Amino acid sequence: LPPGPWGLPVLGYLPWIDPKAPHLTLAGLARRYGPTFSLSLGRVCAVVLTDPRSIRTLLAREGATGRAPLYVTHGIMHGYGLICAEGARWKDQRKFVHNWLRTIGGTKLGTQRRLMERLILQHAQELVQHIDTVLNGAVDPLAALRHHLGSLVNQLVFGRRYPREDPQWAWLQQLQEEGCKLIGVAGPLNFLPFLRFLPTFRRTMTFLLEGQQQSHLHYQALANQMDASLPHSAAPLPSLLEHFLRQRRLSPHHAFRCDRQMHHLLADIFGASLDTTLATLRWFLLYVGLDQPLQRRLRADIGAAVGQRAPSLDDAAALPLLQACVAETQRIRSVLPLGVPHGALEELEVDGFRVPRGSLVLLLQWAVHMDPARHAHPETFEPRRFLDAEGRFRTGPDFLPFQTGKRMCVGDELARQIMFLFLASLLQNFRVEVVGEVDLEGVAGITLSPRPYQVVFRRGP
Ligand code: HEM
Repeated sequence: LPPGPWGLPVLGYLPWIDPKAPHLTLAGLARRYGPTFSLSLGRVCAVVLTDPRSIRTLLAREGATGRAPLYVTHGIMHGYGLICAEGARWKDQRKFVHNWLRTIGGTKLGTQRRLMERLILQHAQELVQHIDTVLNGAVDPLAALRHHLGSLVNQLVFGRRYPREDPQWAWLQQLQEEGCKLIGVAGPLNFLPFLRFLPTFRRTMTFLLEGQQQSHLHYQALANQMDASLPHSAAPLPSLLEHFLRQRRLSPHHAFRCDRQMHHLLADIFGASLDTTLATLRWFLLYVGLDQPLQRRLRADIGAAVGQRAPSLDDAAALPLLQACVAETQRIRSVLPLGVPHGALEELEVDGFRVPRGSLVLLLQWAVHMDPARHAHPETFEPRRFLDAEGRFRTGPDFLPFQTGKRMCVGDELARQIMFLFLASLLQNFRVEVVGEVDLEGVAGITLSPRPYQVVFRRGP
């Protein structure tokens, strides 16, 4: 096994992991034990990788495509959906989602890229209109971002959207937000399932399971409604729900097209799209809002390349600094600082060490992105590190926000499209100033998100 710290019987190293910042505890261990180390988390053997070369080598292996044996996620998902699926189900669902994304223009070569661009822009423009109603006053941008990004994601996943004050939408947002806080990769319940008998953990599990049950009932009602109207209508950009129902009509006995699979898949894609992009946009506004000279330059670039018309995905090449700021945001505050852990389906080998079958494999993005040997002055927000000598945007092998290999994020291109068009639209219209105290450490849950902060949006230069 790779070297690593000793732990207590039953608990392993869990008592020493900072629940508020597990990425910092693990990055500290990498400094002590080397770039590949192991530790026990409860009874689970965890192998932690912090060298991007080792990460790439291991994640290219079929035997590393399993998911980690985590009690909370496995206990809730039971291997359904895509994110926690393994084996034949995972392969089928991954292909299914990839095909859907290609059909709707959410991939690099998607046929409907223009339609997707128009859909994203429509939601970005509504966000701009919303912000116009709170100009010149201090506001937390969270609620507006969550509503408008959430509307886009609702449209993509369910083919419907909700008015801002809709009680059902408020309930779905609350479930999502609370759930994200409660499901952390390094949470003790993941490794010590007996903790569910203690009141605090029992409340967590009850909240998660009841939330899941109620949201699945809601999805089923949406599916029934849509199924009834399928023969009469076909959306130009079919939602994931519509795509699923149509495919199911073509092969009704397919093993992975049952209702339960559909509920989990819808929840996975909704959550994977919204939490990550939302946290990234919030970090971006915080860092760029703190650096006015950088923001002036960004806004001047957008003014020159886009002028008054709506931004387009084709503008990306003319806006390398904006792309670099998005990448720098993803580097300096990895929204998934522990990555999404994998599970070893068979015994594997990495850097000359053994990775036993069934172990949890942690790809510690935080350590890769904050390593001073790979990114000079890692705590400084310096987007120009992603520009080459000619000023073109480029990323290198030490940048892995979407992980890599066979299970790499399937929505990476869609995420880039959304973030680019939302941010270009915002900065084209507004100057953003951060006001009051800020905390740049963030809060770790399923994602690392900023603590609440306030900005003032202003029109004009
Ligand atoms: C800034 C935004 C995003 C970030 C940083 C991000 C990051 C990641 C990471 C690190 C993984 C784990 C890959 C692995 O296990 O090796 C992942 C998986 C995944 N992402 Fe994303 N993601 C983002 C946006 C999206 C979007 C917009 C979608 C919508 C389709 C999406 C869908 C998924 C899915 C379904 C998986 C599981 C893939 C699998 O298990 O095969 N993500 N993402």
